[in-house]
Order: sequence, then C-alpha cells, then structure tokens
Amino acid sequence: MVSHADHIREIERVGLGHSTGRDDTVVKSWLRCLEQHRLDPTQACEAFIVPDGKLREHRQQSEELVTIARSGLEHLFKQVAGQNYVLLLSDREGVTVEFLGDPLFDNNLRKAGLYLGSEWSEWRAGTCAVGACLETGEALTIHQSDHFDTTHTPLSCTAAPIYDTAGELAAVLDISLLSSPIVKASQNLALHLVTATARRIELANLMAQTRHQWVLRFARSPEFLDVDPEAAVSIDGLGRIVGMTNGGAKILARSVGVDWRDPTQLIGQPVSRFFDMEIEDLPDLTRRRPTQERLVFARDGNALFAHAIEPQMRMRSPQVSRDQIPAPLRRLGGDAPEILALQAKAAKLARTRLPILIQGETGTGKEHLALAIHEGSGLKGRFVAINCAAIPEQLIESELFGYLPGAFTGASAKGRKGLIEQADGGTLFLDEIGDMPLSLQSRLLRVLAEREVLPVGGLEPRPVQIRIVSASHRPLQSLVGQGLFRQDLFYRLNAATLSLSPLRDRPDFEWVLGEILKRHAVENRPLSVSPPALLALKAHNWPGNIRELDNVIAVAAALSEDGILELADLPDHLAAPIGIDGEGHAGSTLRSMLASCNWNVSEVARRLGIDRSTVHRQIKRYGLSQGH
Ligand SMILES: Nc1ncnc2c1ncn2[C@@H]1O[C@H](COP(=O)(O)OP(=O)(O)OP(=O)(O)O)[C@@H](O)[C@H]1O
Repeated sequence: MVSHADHIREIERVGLGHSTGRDDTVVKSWLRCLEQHRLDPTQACEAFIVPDGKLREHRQQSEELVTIARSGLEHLFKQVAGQNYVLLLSDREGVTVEFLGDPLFDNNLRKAGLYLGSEWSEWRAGTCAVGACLETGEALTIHQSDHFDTTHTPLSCTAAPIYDTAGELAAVLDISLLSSPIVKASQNLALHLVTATARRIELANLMAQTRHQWVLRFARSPEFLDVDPEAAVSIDGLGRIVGMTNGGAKILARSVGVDWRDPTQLIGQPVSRFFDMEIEDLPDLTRRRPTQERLVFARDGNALFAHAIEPQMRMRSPQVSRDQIPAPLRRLGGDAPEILALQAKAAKLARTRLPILIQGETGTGKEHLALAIHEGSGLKGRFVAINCAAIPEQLIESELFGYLPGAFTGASAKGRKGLIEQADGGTLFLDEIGDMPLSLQSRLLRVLAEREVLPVGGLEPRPVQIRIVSASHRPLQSLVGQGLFRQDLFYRLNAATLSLSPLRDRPDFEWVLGEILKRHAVENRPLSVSPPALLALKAHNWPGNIRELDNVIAVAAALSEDGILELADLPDHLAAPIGIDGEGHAGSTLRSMLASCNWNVSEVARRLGIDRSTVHRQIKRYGLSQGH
C-alpha cells in the first residue's frame, strides 16, 4: 500500500509535469483536479451524500432511465454475486440514483460513499471512476491510488458511460469494491462486464424510445447479431438517423471520419451517408433473411452484419381523425373505423419511400389507392402504372426498362424510355405483380437494389429514384411458396402491406355508392337510388367489387328516366325475383332484415339509412307480414 504522504507527493510531482508511470487517463484527471477544480490533495474529504430532498429530485429526473436500466443492473449484479462488488448508477451530475450492494456491508459502504445519494463528480470527489467517466465519456477503472483524494484510495471502481439516443451522456454505470487485489488488471473483467451492461441498457433504451421507427442493429459476427448486437441506430420514415447507441454513434462517425462526440454530425443525416444502402433496403435486413446474408457496408469499407426491426405502426388507433389524413387518401372511403385506420396507415406510409404491397380482390380499388398514395406523398415525379398481367411477356421487358435505337427488330428508330425511367422521381405502380415472369423479377430486383435501370440493348445503366407500389389479387406469399415468385423480390416489395376489403364486406358501402353515383351524374343532375334498388344493391355479393358496382350504376344511370335508379334499371341478376313468393331479392332481403330486427321498423330504417315511411311502403309493396 502506498502511504498517504507518498500518494500526495506523487500527485504534486505529476502537477509539476513529471511522469510517474501512472495511466494517462489518471494523469489527465489529476491535472483537471489540480488546475480546473482547484482541489488540494492534502485536504482529504469524506464522501459527499446529497440531502434526501435533493436525492428525490435526482431520482425523479432519472426515473425512466432507472426503469430501463434496472434489469441490466440486476443481471450484472447476479454475474458478480459473492465477490463483494456494489453497483452504482449515477446521473449526469454524478449523483447515485440507483444502488445494488450487499446489505451486510451497509455501514461501511455508506461511509465509503458507495451508496444511494453519494455524489461522485470529479470536482466534488477528485479523481474517481464515475467522475472521470463523466469527464471523458469513456469506460475506465480508477483503482486504489489512482484516486486523487486519500479518503478513496482503498476503493477500486470501474465505470462505463450510458448515452441517450441523441448521443448525449446520460448516466454512468459503476461497479466498485471496498477492497481489492493490488493489481489493476484484476479489474479487467469488471471493465468488460460493466461496458457490456451499459451497451445493453442503451439498446433497451433505444428500443423503448423508437417503437415507431426502424431500428438497425449491428454486429461484427453473425452469431450475436440477433441475440446480443453491438450497436444500433434508429431511422425515420425519410431514411434519416434519429437515434443511436454509443456503439452506433462510433460506427457512423468512423464510417465518414467525423468525431463521434459530436452528435450533430450524425443525427438527422441520411443513412445512405454512412452506409451503402437506402431506406428501401431495410426490409431486406429483417429476420426473414438468414443472418449471414444481412451484410451492410459502411462508407469506410467496413462490413457489418445488420438486423432491421420494423416500426410498429399504431394502425388501430381509435383517435385517428380524418383531418390528419391528406385529402387524396381521405377521398378513399367513409367514416368507419377500419376504413379510417387503413387511410391513416396509408397516409403514414405515403410520407416514406418504402415499397408498399396492396392486396385485395379484383376491382377493390388497388390502383385507386396507389394513386392516392402517390398524390399524398408529395413526390414531384409522375405516377406510372403497368399491368403486368395485361402485357405479353416479351413486351413487359421493353415497356419497363425501355430500349435503345435498333435494340431489336421492330424497335422504334429513336429508342424508347421505359416506364421505370418515366416514373423517375415519382411512383411506379406494378399491378398484378404476381403475373410478372420470373426472368423479369430478377431484373426488377436489380433496379430496386441498385436504383439504376439498364435499357434493352444498352450498356450504361441510368440512375433512377422511384417509389414502388405493387398490387396483387393473389396472395403473393403463396406464389412464393409455389416457386412462382421470387422470395427476395417479395420481401423487397412488401415493406408494408395494405389490404383492401371486398365491397360486400365494406362497412361504408353507401359511401362508395354515393361516390359512384356522383361520378355518373349527368349534366349535374344528381342521381339517387330507390329504396328497393338500394336493398338489391346491398344484398348483392359483388364478385367484381367497386368496378362491378361502377358498371352497374353506369348502365342504370343510362336507363333511368328521372335520375332515380329503380330496381328495373339494375341488371337481371341483381333485380331478379329469387324470393319464394315472387317478392324478389330486395323483398327477401327486407324480410330477413325485419326478422333480424324483430320487426322493429325504426331499427330497419336506421340500418338501411332510409326513413320509416319508406320501410312501411316497401312492406306493403312486397306483401310482407310478421307471420310470414
Ligand atoms: N375508394 C373508391 N372510391 C370510388 N371509386 C373507387 C374507389 N376505389 C376504386 N374505385 C373505382 O373502382 C374501379 C376499380 O378500381 P381499381 O382499378 O383501382 O381496382 P383494382 O383493385 O386495381 O382492380 P384490378 O385488380 O382489376 O386491377 C375504378 O373505376 C375505380 O375508379
């Protein structure tokens, strides 16, 4: 053991610029104590414990962090059980806001300042692990006579910083011993454990704070990627870094050669500045792909394994208000909660450049929705649609990719820009993507991955920025299962799925009908539907969905004399009498509705959206009675 006098003498020599063989971090801290904090090594000071009221304030401010950190602390405490270590979590002012230690040594620990409320800032306590960690932002061990104040020289303390998601030092995790072996290297394992725990706490904090953003986790070895990643960043819908762990900050900073301590150079920057990737590549890095294939390259050439975690969308929020949804998407349906939820989801996705897959039966409005997403996205380029099922296989390639002059027999002499290039800066809508030939699927995949297009007959790829919305009436996943659709393309297109309900299941049927009636109004004379016709329309199964409804109304509007669409104006299969006693489809529908409402005419009128006198008239017309 070094005597107090020798210790003080060594500090004085260091103060005069002499080298004594101390670690550099310790020397720097001693110099800060002497020169900045104006501490006197000859004046020993007891550990400082903040008053109760103050401690309460500090704990309240750190409550969120402590909650997140607690399981990490407890796990660490178990790892060092039986070795007399105590664990301290200090806030950024060095005040201990959480403490785990053996109650047997309570009195000694309290006296030594290894206790709740003790303040371990460097200016208060001199060189100590928490204080030096707060000053340097790095993990370190301050072992015995490394301490500045002779009061603390029996202790061995190891501390690691915990950074918040904005890259600011938020807390320090410390693991300390009242007495320890003389060799500093005995604390190497403690240094490793405390650093790993701080990293896990930062990760847990990032995950808790960024549920609605993408999180990209990194590891150098694939085995640990999913279970214990080394670092993580969070990315918003526009592909910008919005949060990071300290490991994440270091990876980002190293990638472009800036200082990781300056978060302003990292937060808010596009992810493509640091990695050879765009936000569209994130779906490719989820767990759906084997770990070994999830490699990303930092701009400095370093390769890392990555794991992208999708944002959790708050789709079913009942508080969605129509006013928060951009007008083009609001015009897609009525006020039913599930319709609003779909619009809200589409509105959120519209703001991003993530690929979207729209699923729904034929005629449910997939293209209509894709166009609304484009209009709500603010993209400057065009909306270009291609129906993969409608174009012969040989033509899709030149349609999509374009061709150079004389690329093939029959090609125009000037060549032609493909649809992908025409959609540059805008949206490319790939309808019936399930019908795209496999050979073209790989070419499309390349366009998506490399964001460049190679026209038929061309050698030089051209860069393109497109947002892809694709649609299919067949479940793509099952096509993947049958080997008809490339799995990698499926993942790439399917960052998010929007599902459109069949018309027969839509709770806003009348809203849709109203839109279609408006569309077919002749010379501004509004169209309306007679109650029996409405019943028949509501009772129909609509296998062709909105497109079928649109056709039916177009014909009925042409047949109608006075703008009121009657049963007789509807196609036979809708209006035909199928009831048992000649009451017709509409009559039988009314009958079953009356039965299900216990012949409560007001209730039936409410459900049908017509007034009671009309219901009474219909009952008379179809000769219905309660005993029927
Ligand atoms: N929300 C809506 N409001 C009014 N009309 C709509 C709506 N959605 C779709 N339509 C109309 O329904 C018809 C079919 O829509 P669309 O072509 O978008 O369907 P689709 O699902 O893409 O069809 P397919 O699967 O056959 O390609 C169009 O006339 C469209 O204008």
